[in-house]
Amino acid sequence: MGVFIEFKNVKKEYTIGEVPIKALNGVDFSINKGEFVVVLGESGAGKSTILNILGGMDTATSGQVLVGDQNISSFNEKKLTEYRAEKVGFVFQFYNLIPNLNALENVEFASEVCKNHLDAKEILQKVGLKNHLRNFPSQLSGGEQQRVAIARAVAKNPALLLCDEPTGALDYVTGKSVLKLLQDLNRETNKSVVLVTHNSAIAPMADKIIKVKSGKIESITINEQIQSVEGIEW
Ligand SMILES: Nc1ncnc2c1ncn2[C@@H]1O[C@H](COP(=O)(O)OP(=O)(O)OP(=O)(O)O)[C@@H](O)[C@H]1O
Repeated sequence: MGVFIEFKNVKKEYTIGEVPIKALNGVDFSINKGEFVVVLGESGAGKSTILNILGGMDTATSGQVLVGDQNISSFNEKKLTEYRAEKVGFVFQFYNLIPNLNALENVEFASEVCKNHLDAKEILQKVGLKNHLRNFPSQLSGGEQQRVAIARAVAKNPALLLCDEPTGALDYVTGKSVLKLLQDLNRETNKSVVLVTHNSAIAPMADKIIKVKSGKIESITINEQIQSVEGIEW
């Protein structure tokens, strides 16, 4: 597996009033193509900052972010917008579906602008929602809404799937089924998945575990005994 993503000495500083906050203070890691990576850390450790920079939603103060053959840290706003639209699928804790579009329309709306997009109906079927295509978000359970959000991200056929606490708002069983879906999609499509969480029990499903603490990498572990989601409990 070749290296697909590299963070090289990435720093992110926010200044509020007089006090600079070092959200990331020299972060280095790499992610291979097709790897399932869990980024772990306590609240405020810098996990979302990493994900947002990787997804082109935020920019680093210094350092390099390489994705494929591109140095996204050198991108201007226009190139970052293209990168976000074409290369990255996002899954958030609170789904972020458009309330007045049904499930199918939510997926189509996000994906049809992308060059290599997949068929929205097929993907919704794959995530177990073939009987809910015309339901609006308010007519779906939390788990179903998250499945629509995952379908929306996957239908773009992005190089990279980024998930920020995707099970944070779900009950235990539903959360596990969403994780299983992400693991299955990762294995079937060989797309890199980066999942941010504070829940260390999720780590055994990952190929690689990146622990973040106070804006720095605490450890990077290659998981020799990857577990299927069914075998994980918390
Ligand atoms: N827009 C911002 N302005 C100022 N400080 C920020 C901003 N975004 C994040 N921070 C700070 O940067 C640090 C890292 O935040 P980040 O959101 O990456 O943490 P996290 O590990 O994702 O936490 P959580 O699990 O609570 O979401 C925190 O100290 C946070 O307060």
